[in-house]
Amino acid sequence: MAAKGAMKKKATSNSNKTNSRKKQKKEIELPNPKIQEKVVDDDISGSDVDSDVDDDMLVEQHRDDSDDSASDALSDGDQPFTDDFLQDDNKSSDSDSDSDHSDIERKSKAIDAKKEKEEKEAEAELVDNIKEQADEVTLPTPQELKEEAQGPPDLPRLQRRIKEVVRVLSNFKTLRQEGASRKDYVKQLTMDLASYYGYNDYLIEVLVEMFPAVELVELIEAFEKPRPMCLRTNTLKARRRDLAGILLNRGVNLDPLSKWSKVGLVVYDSQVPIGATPEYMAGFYMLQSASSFLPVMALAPQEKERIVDMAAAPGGKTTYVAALMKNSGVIFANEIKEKRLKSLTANLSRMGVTNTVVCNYDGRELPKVLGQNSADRVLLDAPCSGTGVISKDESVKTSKSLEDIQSCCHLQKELILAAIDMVDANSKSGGYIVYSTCSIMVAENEAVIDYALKKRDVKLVPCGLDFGRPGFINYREQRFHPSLEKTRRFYPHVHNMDGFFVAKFKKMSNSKAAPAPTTEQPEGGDEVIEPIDSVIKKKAEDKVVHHRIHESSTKEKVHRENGIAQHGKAENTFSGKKRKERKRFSREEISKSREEKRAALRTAAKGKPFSKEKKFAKEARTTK
Ligand SMILES: C[S@@+](CC[C@H](N)C(=O)[O-])C[C@H]1O[C@@H](n2cnc3c(N)ncnc32)[C@H](O)[C@@H]1O
Repeated sequence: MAAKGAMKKKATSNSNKTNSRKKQKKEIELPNPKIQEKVVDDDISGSDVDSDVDDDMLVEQHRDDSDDSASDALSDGDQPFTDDFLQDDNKSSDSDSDSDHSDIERKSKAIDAKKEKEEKEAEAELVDNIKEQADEVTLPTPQELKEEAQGPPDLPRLQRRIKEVVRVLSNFKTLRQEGASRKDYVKQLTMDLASYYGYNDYLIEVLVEMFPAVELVELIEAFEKPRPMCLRTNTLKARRRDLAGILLNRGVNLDPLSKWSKVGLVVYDSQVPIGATPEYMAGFYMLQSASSFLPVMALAPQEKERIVDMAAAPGGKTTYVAALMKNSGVIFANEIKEKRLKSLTANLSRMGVTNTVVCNYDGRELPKVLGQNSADRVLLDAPCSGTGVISKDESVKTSKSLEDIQSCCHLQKELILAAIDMVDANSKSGGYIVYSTCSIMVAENEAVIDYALKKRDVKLVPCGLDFGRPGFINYREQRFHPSLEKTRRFYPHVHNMDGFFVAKFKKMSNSKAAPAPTTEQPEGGDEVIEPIDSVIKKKAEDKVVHHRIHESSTKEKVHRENGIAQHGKAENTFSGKKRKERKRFSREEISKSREEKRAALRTAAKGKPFSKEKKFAKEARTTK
């Protein structure tokens, strides 16, 4: 109650901050009404010590804020009409004393004529606006582009063109310039985004391939702004409402983070350095981005378990795991970089963590050091390209290349296998692995998870996070396991947090082999299953189609999400033709064919062992 009182008092006394706070709150609660997603309590609420009182406070303050803005809007909208009405009234009452009937009629006609004139003008303006909107957006000629390239970037012009090209791409049929293809517009957009926002060609091309134009600009814009500063209450030492009360009294303007966390607080502004308060020093909280709560919530550690945090420094997630375990059981917090061990141990000691052993190994070696099948749960918060945290580190825009991503995903694949090998499938309480990155690249996320599904006896389970977008199942020419839908992606423009990826596996057996593929029909369809030979043939044909698309588009990448009309047509026609020719097989025939194929593959594999180098080269190729 004391905290609640303090919070309210602060809200009234701090009126000068109310406006900026309202603005920020809007961003946090309503990132984008079109794509705002449902958030619910996390599945580990039982482990948190806080009560719902804090959330009530948030609701109360929100209600206040929305009431304000609603009444503001009302008065803004009503006032001019009232004034006009009174003015007319006054004028007519002035002249009323000596007016006769015809005078009134004349005035009335004049008013009618004025009204009619105004309506005509408004209509003409509307037509002009529509015409202007519908005007085709012409792309610059090669000569104009050459001239542009000679001077410094004309930022207002680039900004205008980005806006216009996005508008065309969103309504291509109506707005495109005659003779210009979607590819031409995408090419222009890619160039302009790279110059305006300062991305290298590689990264901007990947982003252009991943998102439709409108959303891409929203994402890139979101990367330009910092995310809200968050802190996590250390429940080993404090309760959130007590901490909130103390910090409010110090002049920290804050609120509960969101409904899905009972330990998070969002800080709007502060009169004191938030990383140097006595409460921070005493380990009452950790400064942590909202997204970094998520892998630990997905891991859902239980008391008395044996848990490995494979890449732990500076310990944001380890200390959260320890708090959820109430300092029971044991955590092995590993970090390869010796220098980073300092921050890890400092945080563990500041936060009062006593159940953790700090290790300094390459994570790939850990199964040998800690033992195979020895842990209840493993968290792999993997080293990555950081493409989800551009707002924190702008250098990512220019420093990441295809080679960097390839070397990241190569390491990630080795680490995920080590993570799985450490978990005991027979653990009574666990048997889970959580993989996370602060990257939005498919090669570092879905491709790594798909690889693990093929190499070990694991299956994906829901992350227990009821928000976030499902991971990709199809991405360009790549086809991932349908269960990838259980993984979660988080984006700054959608969730107002850093770009992040989370996946949770359950280990099904301690065997190191992947499970034999089942002959069962894939979920969700009555479609006839093709015999494996024809599937392989069809995949090969698809590849040919994609290859042709790339050839015909010179070096340019194809923007698939926007569904390029010409290319889409070509693909459909192609597969449509094939479908007519395809023979339908019975289930028995299909199973038999699959079994024969598998037997043939097994025989071939026995005869030809893969060298390690060849295997890695193959992996690198498949993740491109
Ligand atoms: C994303 S950060 C971890 C952040 C940490 N989990 C937290 O929440 O504070 C990834 C860490 O992995 C470490 N790392 C890189 N390669 C590694 C490897 N082969 N084995 C173990 N750790 C590694 C990096 O030094 C870095 O500290």
